[in-house]
This record gives sequence, structure tokens and C-alpha cells, in this order.
Amino acid sequence: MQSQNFMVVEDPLSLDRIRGVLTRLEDTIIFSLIERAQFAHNARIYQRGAFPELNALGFQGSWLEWFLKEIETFHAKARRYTSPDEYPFSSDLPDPVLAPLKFPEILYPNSVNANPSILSFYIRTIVPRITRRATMALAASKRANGITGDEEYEDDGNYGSAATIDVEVLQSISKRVHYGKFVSESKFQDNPAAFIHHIQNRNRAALEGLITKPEVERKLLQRLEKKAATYAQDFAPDGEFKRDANGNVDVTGKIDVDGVVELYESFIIPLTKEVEVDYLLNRLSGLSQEDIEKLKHTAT
Ligand SMILES: O=C(O)C(=O)C[C@]1(C(=O)O)C=C[C@@H](O)C=C1
Repeated sequence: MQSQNFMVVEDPLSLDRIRGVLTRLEDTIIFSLIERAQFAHNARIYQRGAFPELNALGFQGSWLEWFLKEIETFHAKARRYTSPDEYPFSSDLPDPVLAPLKFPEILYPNSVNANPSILSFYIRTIVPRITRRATMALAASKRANGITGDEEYEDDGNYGSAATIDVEVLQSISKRVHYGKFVSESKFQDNPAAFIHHIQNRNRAALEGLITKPEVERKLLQRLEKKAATYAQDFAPDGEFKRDANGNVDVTGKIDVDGVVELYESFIIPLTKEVEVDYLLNRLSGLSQEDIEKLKHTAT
């Protein structure tokens, strides 16, 4: 079992351990997407000013931003964001009510944060794609009940449920993407000399070349497709696959499998790599020339 508990883990920079955590996060991400796909798009919850009720509370952002702020305020008090793998989406959060845990210093100090990109991609691309089925089902049920007017079909009014799950999806993608920092630190420590020259020359392409492992990516996408296809299935009460009237396995599924694979291929993996490169670009900041020379001759 690959632990993500930094208080007990023995070798936090083992690439096997880190990849084990990334693999487990695939399940968390797929399951949270399946949950979000139960509800309609509900575009209102992403628009600033769409809920006058929030303005009345003195809050200026969207419904989702309000959820993030409220939930993260509570989690910050429980010191969630002192953990090296947790990044909030909102700012100006309260201090923890408990004294901080003494986490081992695994990462080089840095301010790399991909959450703004995650939030905007999630709203613009992921939600409309994964909610298509719920939206279509809603449209069909409205038509069956004689209700017409397409503009209503994408809104089921479940704003609280949808935003609660949005927060879960966002946090799991954020954790996954920022885990790229651990991958980078591990690769850097394995062979600092290979990276130092490119960091000093700010050569992003060369750094990306060094951290990219096409075979790992290929296997990941293959595994992801199998996982998503399996979790998307509906099972009959006896555990058999659900079949339609003709006895064929019902493959309509709870989630768009290709959508999940594409999400990883075109967004999650590239963004993880961007975080890895950004982290590396900052890896020598504050070090003297002498420190850098010494580093060149160390390798784990
Ligand atoms: O496992 C690694 O080595 C990573 O850097 C992580 C990751 C990924 O995002 O899954 C990113 C880049 C590599 O090409 C392979 C996989």
C-alpha cells in the first residue's frame, strides 16, 4: 500500500511510492466525476452575480467560489493546507486552531500553484462534458411531462449537491497535479547534474524532455480506460453486468469513458508536467554557486 501520510512514510521521494499515490488518485478522480455526472450542468453556479442571495451576505463571487471559500475556511482551521500536498482554491483563509504538525521538509520551498488553471478548465471544459447525460435525461423527462423550453434543460436546481461534488473533484485533481512536485524532486535528486545546466539556462523544453516518460503515460492511459469502463458499468443486484431487453450488456454507463481518458491526456498529465517543470525552474533559487557545484556531485 503506497501511503500519502507524510508523518509515517519512510521514503517520501521513492518514485514507486509517488506513482502509487498517483494511481490511487485516479480512482478518486473517476469516482468524483461519476458523482458529478448525476447532476445537470447548472451553469448558474459558475457565474458571478447569478445569486443575489450571496451578494446579500456580502460575498461577491460565484456560487462555486462561495462553496470553496466556506469549505476551505473550515478545512484550513483543521490545518489541511499545512500538508505539503494540499492547495486551497481560495485565499485569506484562517489559521489552524491546532499547532502545525512538523512535516518533514521534502520539497524545495516554492510557490508553484496550478489551481487557477484547474478551476477555469474544470468550469469551461470538464463540467459541460461530463454532465451531458444528466442534462439529456432531464430534457427527456421534462418532454415526457409536456414541459418544453430547451433553455431549462441544463438546470436541475441541485446547486448544493453539484457544488459539493465540484469541490471534491477540484481538490482531487489539484492534489494529483501538485504531486508533480514530488515527482520532480525525486527525479532531480536522482541525478541533479542532468538538470542543473537546463535550470540555469531556463530551458523548459529540455527539462520537459528529462521528466517525460512516454511508457509510463501510455500505461496510465490504458489503465485509466479500463478503470473508467469498469466503474461506469451498472451491476445487477447479483453482481452480474446489467443487460438490456435483448440480453446484451448495458454499456450506456454512468460516465463518458473517452471523456475521462481525454481529460487525463489533454489536461491532467500536461498540467502535471508543467508543475514539474515550474518546480524545477525554481529549484536552485537562493543557492550559492558553491552549493550548486556541490549539488552536481550528489545523487541518491
Ligand atoms: O510518473 C512520472 O514520472 C511523472 O512524471 C508523472 C506523469 C503523469 O502525469 O502521470 C507525468 C510525466 C511523465 O511522462 C509520466 C507520468
